[in-house]
Amino acid sequence: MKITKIEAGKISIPLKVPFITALRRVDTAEDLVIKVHTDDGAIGWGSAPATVVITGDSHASVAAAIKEVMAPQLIGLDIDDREEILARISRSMAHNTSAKAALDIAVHDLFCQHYGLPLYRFFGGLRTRIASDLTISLNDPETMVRHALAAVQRGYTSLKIKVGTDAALDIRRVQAVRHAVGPDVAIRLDANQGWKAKEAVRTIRRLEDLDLGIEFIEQPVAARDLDGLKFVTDHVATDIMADEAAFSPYDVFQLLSRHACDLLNIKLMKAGGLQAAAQIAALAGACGVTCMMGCMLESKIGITAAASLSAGTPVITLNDLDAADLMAADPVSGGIVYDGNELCLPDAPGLGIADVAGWEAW
Ligand SMILES: C[C@H](N)C(=O)N[C@@H](CCC(=O)O)C(=O)O
Ligand SMILES: [Mg+2]
Repeated sequence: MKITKIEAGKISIPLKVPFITALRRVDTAEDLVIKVHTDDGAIGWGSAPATVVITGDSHASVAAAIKEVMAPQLIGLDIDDREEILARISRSMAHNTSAKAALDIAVHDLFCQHYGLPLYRFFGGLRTRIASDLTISLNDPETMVRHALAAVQRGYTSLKIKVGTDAALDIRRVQAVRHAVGPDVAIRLDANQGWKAKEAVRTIRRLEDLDLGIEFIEQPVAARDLDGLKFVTDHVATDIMADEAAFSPYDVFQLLSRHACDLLNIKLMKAGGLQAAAQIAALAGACGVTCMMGCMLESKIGITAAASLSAGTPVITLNDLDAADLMAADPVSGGIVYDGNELCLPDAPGLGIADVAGWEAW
């Protein structure tokens, strides 16, 4: 089962409502979808969204990295030599984690198709369904309340509230949502690097004084500010999760050895794929640190890959895998199925993806 051709194409998917964080606003999701062909006619699917403000990767840079640098090193390799293929992807160039992730996902898809194994079983097959939160984008408090109530109505029991623009307004946003949804819905916050360290401590302590029942807070300060992240972690009672500060296994080693965070958000697009993400989970597990499987604003291809790893990995007990459920259409046939607040893992081999509507070579 040798790799013969690698193609890239782009898909656009409308969102139910604009996705707004402290870092960016997106009105239509776009995903670079890659197909890795083999000499026996199989296709491995992979994908990567452009998140220039987080990974530095655009669709053009992902496509160029794959076509010009990575693909030439993979053509002709046998999919059974998985470790060699993944090592070549990882060593091919510095950074470019989204391009690496797209290829790594497709290689895992092909390997599991070859052995008739659903991807979540490859990773341990612990669970067949996993629960996710749903993200409430940054808006005025009234709009966020409306979106939060709609999410609860759809069966979500955990909401990830985006904050990080203006600390005083952020507190009003969280107060309004908590007041509207009541005490039984879990609320976690994501500041997407929006606060300064001391401002974060003041804001989080205020949220604690108001007894708003916040489960944890993601990435309060700038990604590069590890001392600031540790300062916040050390000075509040609420658990702090590293997101943009935690890309590679090495980043995670730095964070954990300094005790700079309480929790980790693992994403395929930051780690560079499933293999590195699994290494991060193993590192966290060894240190007794709980992980969340997160995602970028990406289609069901990446979400199915991430959910498969999460479903098989005991240390990943939290999930923020809502991206494809934030979209108003689903061009991907197969893969996970959203059922209320849960994702059901496919039992077909690999990712279980049959086709992607609207895919055009790019
Ligand atoms: C989509 C997911 N719930 C999420 O919020 N992911 C990111 C931001 C992703 C993006 O900007 O595409 C996060 O910061 O956790
Ligand atoms: Mg985040």
